[in-house]
Amino acid sequence: MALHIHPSILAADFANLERELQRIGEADLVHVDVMDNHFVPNLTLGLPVVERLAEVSPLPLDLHLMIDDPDRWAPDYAAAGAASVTFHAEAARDAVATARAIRARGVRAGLALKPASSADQWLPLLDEFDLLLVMTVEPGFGGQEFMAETMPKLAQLADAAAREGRDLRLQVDGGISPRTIGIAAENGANSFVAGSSIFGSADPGATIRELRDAAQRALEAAPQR
Ligand SMILES: O=C(CO)[C@H](O)[C@H](O)COP(=O)(O)O
Ligand SMILES: [Co+2]
Repeated sequence: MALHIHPSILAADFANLERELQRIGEADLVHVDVMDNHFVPNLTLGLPVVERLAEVSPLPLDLHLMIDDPDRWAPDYAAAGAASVTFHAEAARDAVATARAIRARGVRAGLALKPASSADQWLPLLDEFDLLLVMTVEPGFGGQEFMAETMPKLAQLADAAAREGRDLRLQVDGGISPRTIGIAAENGANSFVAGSSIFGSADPGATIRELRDAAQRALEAAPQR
């Protein structure tokens, strides 16, 4: 599976989102964090903004829903023009039905796990999802320290996907920088969200290249799964 770099616009200038999107043309998808001040103690943006971003973005949208009641809302976000919609296992009443509703709209379905959430119950259900997101910080805020203690869970998911021959996107989100991306790639990640390291850079394109190269080098040095 190719490596994908997803800049998170949580770290962008919210007054100039269309202009900010022009700075990350070398990325693969743009990561959009939707927060409701209930599931996480922070509030960002909602459906109307996502719909406009989908219209103006040169890159496909990767939505990360940090909201209560994703069963109700995820299908509407899928219909808003996103390429993938990821919701949290901890918030969903019926994660499989919600993933199926997202896929029914021709959109990739992702399941996110907070740092303390186990992957065990999802291992027999990997076929129901296109993407698994292992949070590498507590969701809610950008600019936090990468939590290396989440790596065994990532490796567990990567091993299960390899055993099943699944082409699963395994995403990490939080504290990803040229310093930390290698350990995530070694443990099986192939999709990397980075907010502050990309938008905080004077040259976001160069940082995207640096992230991609560091992930590729770590992957090549790691034993094959
Ligand atoms: O989902 C998120 C926070 O809940 C963000 O996507 C994430 O924090 C990215 O920001 P940074 O790279 O600065 O950690
Ligand atoms: Co995110």
